[in-house]
Amino acid sequence: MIIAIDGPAASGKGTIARALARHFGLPHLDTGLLYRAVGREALVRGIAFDDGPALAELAAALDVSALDPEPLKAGPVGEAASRVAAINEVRQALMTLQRDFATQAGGAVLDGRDIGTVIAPEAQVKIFVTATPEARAQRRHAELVARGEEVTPQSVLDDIRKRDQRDSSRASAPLTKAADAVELDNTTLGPAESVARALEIVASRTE
Ligand SMILES: Nc1ncnc2c1ncn2[C@@H]1O[C@H](COP(=O)(O)OP(=O)(O)OP(=O)(O)O)[C@@H](O)[C@H]1O
Ligand SMILES: Nc1ccn([C@@H]2O[C@H](COP(=O)(O)O)[C@@H](O)[C@H]2O)c(=O)n1
Repeated sequence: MIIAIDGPAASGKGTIARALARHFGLPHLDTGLLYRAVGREALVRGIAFDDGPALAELAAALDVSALDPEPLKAGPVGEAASRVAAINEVRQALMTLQRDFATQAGGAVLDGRDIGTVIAPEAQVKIFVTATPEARAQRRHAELVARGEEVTPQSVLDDIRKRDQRDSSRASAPLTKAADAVELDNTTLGPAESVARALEIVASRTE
C-alpha cells in the first residue's frame, strides 16, 4: 500500500505520516528533507537559487541515507528549500529516488507537496492535510523557539504565507490537492486526533 500525504508547511503531514508508517509497519520518506538538503547546500556553497544546472547537480549528488534532519529543520533552510523546489531541474533530479521509494515492495508512506499528484498518482490512499495559516504558524513558531531560534509569531506567519504562495503557484508540480485525495483539516485537532482521523481515512480507502 502506498500512502501519499500532502499539504502546506507545518500542517502536520510528518506527524501523521510517521504515525501511519509505524502503525502499518511501512517505511516513511519525508520528501521535504530532500529539498531542504539541496537548499541548505546551496546556501553553504553560495549557489544562486535560479542556477538550475548547479542546483540540479547538488540534487543528483544527494546521499539520502546520510540526511540528518536536525540542521535541515532550521527556519532559513525551509525558505531555501522552497526556492530550490521551484526549479524544474531540481524536481526532475529528485524524482527517481522518490518514485523508487514509493514503489518498493510492500509499500511506503511519503509526505510532501506533490506525492499524490506527481510522485505516486497511483497511491491507494491520498490525504491532503490542511490547517489555517495562523494555526500552522503557531505550531512552527513553537517548534523553532524550542530549537533556540529567535523568531516572532508575525515573522513565522509571514514566512508561511510566502511559502504557501510560492509552493502553490510554481509552474512545476505546484502544491495542490489531488482530485482523489481526502482533505483532513486539523486546525482544531491535536496530533493524536489528527492521526486517528487519518487512520479512519486509510480504513475507508482500503476496506
Ligand atoms: N494537529 C496538530 N496540532 C498541534 N500541533 C501539531 C499538530 N500536528 C503537528 N503538530 C506540531 O506542529 C509542528 C509541525 O508538524 P509537522 O512537522 O508534522 O508538520 P509538517 O507539515 O510535516 O511540516 P513541514 O512543513 O516541515 O513539512 C511540529 O512541532 C508538530 O509537533
Ligand atoms: N514533495 C515536496 C516536498 C517539499 N517541497 C518543498 O520543500 C519545502 C520544504 O518542505 P517541508 O515539507 O520540509 O516544509 C517546501 O516549502 C516545498 O517548497 C516540495 O516542493 N515538494
